[in-house]
Amino acid sequence: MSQVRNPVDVLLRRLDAQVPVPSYGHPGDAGVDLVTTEAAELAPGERAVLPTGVSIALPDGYAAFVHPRSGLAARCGLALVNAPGTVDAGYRGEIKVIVVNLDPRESVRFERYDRIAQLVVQQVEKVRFHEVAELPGSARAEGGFGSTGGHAAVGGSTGGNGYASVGSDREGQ
Ligand SMILES: O=c1ccn([C@H]2C[C@H](O)[C@@H](COP(=O)(O)OP(=O)(O)OP(=O)(O)O)O2)c(=O)[nH]1
Ligand SMILES: [Mg+2]
Repeated sequence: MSQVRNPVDVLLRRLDAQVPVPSYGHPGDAGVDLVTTEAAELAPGERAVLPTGVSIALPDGYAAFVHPRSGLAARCGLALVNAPGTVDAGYRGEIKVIVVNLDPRESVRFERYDRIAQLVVQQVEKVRFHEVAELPGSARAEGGFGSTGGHAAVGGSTGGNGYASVGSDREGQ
């Protein structure tokens, strides 16, 4: 049985009257799209900090995360340099989106009010750190960076052929 939770109220200020109040495209969506209020053209490899025309006041205990839009990533190679960007509950400034064009050949152009990213609001825990001399043991222990199997062989340091290979990370797919 599905349960519908009440939405969390978030105050929003529009810094540009033409910017739409963000809303979910579909009932189950996690993110609301953000637009740019500035037209921009990014050459391959170029980045820009784009204004969205909105600022928000999140309740304490929440944060908003600026995520890429998959369609722009797949079609244009557009990425966010700091993905996901973190908007703190106490931040009252304009939300900005730090985009980079990862396409090696094509420029990407945005018109004013194009949707360039999406904002996901989430509850976040506050923690207290307790310093200790030794941490409790675990099954993973200190294994990381591919310790569970094959890992990418990258040209150069590993004497590879210049291509990254996912190797046995493909196993089981
Ligand atoms: O994609 C982003 C990421 C951050 N911010 C805003 C909201 C966030 O609360 C503030 C600071 O972000 P962050 O802590 O990631 O940046 P910083 O370089 O550590 O800056 P600061 O020293 O102000 O914390 O910048 C954005 O508008 N967009
Ligand atoms: Mg910070």
